[in-house]
Amino acid sequence: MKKIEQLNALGINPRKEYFWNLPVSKLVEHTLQRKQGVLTSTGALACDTGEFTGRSPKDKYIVKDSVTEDSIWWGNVNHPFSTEDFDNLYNRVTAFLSDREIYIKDAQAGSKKEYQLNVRVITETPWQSLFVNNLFLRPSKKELETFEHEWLILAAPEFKADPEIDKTRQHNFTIINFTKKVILIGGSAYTGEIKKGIFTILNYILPHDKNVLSMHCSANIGKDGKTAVFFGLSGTGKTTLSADPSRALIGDDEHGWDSENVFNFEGGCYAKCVNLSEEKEPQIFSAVRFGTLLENVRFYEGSDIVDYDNIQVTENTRAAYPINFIDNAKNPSIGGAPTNIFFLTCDAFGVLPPISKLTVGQAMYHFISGYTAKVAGTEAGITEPQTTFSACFGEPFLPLHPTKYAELLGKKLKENNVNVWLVNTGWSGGAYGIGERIKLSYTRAMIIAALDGKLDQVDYLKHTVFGLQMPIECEGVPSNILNPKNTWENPQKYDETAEKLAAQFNENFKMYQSFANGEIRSGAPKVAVNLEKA
Ligand SMILES: Nc1ncnc2c1ncn2[C@@H]1O[C@H](COP(=O)(O)OP(=O)(O)O)[C@@H](O)[C@H]1O
Ligand SMILES: C=C(OP(=O)(O)O)C(=O)O
Repeated sequence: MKKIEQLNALGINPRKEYFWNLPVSKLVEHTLQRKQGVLTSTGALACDTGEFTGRSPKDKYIVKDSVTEDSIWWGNVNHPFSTEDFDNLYNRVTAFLSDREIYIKDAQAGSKKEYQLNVRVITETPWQSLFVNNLFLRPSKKELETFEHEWLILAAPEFKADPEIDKTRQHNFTIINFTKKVILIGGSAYTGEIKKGIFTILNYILPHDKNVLSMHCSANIGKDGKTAVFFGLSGTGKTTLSADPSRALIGDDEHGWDSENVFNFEGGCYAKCVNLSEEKEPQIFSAVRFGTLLENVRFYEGSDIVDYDNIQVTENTRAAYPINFIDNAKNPSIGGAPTNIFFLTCDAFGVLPPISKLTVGQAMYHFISGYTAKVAGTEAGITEPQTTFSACFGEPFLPLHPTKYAELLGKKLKENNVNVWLVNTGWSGGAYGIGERIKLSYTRAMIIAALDGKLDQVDYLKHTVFGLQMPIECEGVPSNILNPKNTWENPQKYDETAEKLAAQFNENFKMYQSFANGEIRSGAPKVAVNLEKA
C-alpha cells in the first residue's frame, strides 16, 4: 500500500506535508528550522516539552486478565471510558493531525527476535520522532521496505482534550486500547509516555501470552559473562547504576526474562540529567552528543553550555540517546539469566540498610511490596520524596495483577541460582530533610563488591525488624554506614521510625495476603527493634 493510503487507512488525511522515517540529521535540521530546539555545545539537540505535565498521581490503570472487546487502559480519563469514547477521541486526534505537518517513525521493541513488536509512531514534532529513533530498536533498510505495524502510537502534544467532549479528566491523557492496538497521547509532549506506553503493552503480552517475565529494570553484564539486573521505580538509579565502565550495558529500563535470556525491549536510554556531571556519571555525560535529545534543560547564561543543575522547568530533565552512545553497550542487547538481582529502593525514611542480602522469601515479599519513594520528576505534584509501595517496582505500568509477575519471578529464582540484594539509594543518617542521600560512589562500591563476590566473604548482621542481612564491611564504603542505625544521631528515633515503616509494609501487604505462601510471609518485617549478630 502506498504511504498516503496507509495514513488514510488510519483516518489521517494529510493536508500538509508528512515526513516518513527521516534520518537523525534531517530530524535535527527540521527541529532547528521550526525553532523548536537548539543545538548545545556538545552537538545535542535541546527541546522543551512545553507545559510539563508529567504523570498524574491519580492515574491508576485497571487490571485485566484478558483482552476483550473494550480493553482500554487510561491515564487521566473519567470512568467509565467506553469504546465509543475512545473512537470519538481517536477521530478528533486524527483530524487534528491531518491539519499538521507530521512525522512518522517505524520502529521495533524487543531485542530478542521472537518477541519483537513493530510499532508505528506518528508525532507532531520532528524531535519526538528523534526520540522514537533513539529509544526504540531501529529496523534495517530492508526491514523498513516491508514494514507493517502491529501497534500504533499517535502523539499530539498540542491537542488539548476538552473534558466535556473527550471524557478526559484534564487536557492531557495517555490511553491504551489493547483491542485496537493503539496508544493515544495528547496534551503533553513528555516523551516518556511514548516509551512507557509500549512498556505497558509488553507487560501484558509477554507474561500473559508468552510466559515471559517483563521487568522494570536495567541490566548489564560483566566480563565473566554474568548478568546483573536492577529493578527500581523512576529515579531510584536504574540508568545511573547500570552504566558502569567495567560492564557491558544491556539496557537501562525495560527488559524481559525468558527461559534463557534477559533481553532489552528498547534500543536506547532515557537518562535523568539533573545534576549530571562528568565526574559522577562519565558514560552518560559523554553520551550527550550529536543525535542525543535533551529535554527541558537550561543553559549557563549567554552560552550554549547546558547547566544540568538548573531545574527551572522540571527536575525531570532527560537525555534520550541510542544505546550505542554508551561506550560498552552489549550488541545485541541480550544476556544470560541473571546471577545477581538488585532491588533499588529510594528510602526517604533512611531506615533500610544501604545494601542487604535477601532470602527467596524476602525477595518475593519485597518485590510484591515495591517499597520506595517517588522522587520529584515524573509525577505531577511530587516535589519532594514521598513514600509509596509500587508493586514490582513499576506498578503504573502493569496491566496484569502484580502477583502474575511475582509468580514468574519466584519460579525463576528457584530455577536459577540468583543472589538478590536490596539496595537503598535513598536516605542515610535520618529521614529526608535531616539525613542525606547515600553517596552515589558508595552505592557503586557496594554493587561492585556484591558482583565481585566480595560480599560473600564478610560477616553479616541481621536487622531485627526487617530481618535483612547487612554486611558489616564493604570495600570502598565506611563500615559505620552499613548499619543505618549507626548513622542516626538518635538511635531510639531510628527504632521508632523502623517500626513505623514496618507497620506500613504490613498494612500494604494485606492486599497480597491470599497470594502469599509461608515462605513469602516469612520475608515480612517483624516488630522488634534491636540489632543482633546473625
Ligand atoms: N546513591 C545513589 N544511587 C543512585 N542514584 C543516585 C544516588 N544518589 C543520587 N542519585 C541520583 O539519582 C538519579 C537516579 O536516576 P536514574 O538513574 O535515571 O533512575 P531510574 O533510571 O531508575 O529512573 C540520578 O540523577 C543520580 O545521579
Ligand atoms: C520514563 C520514565 O521512567 P524512568 O524514570 O524509570 O526512566 C517515567 O516514569 O516517565
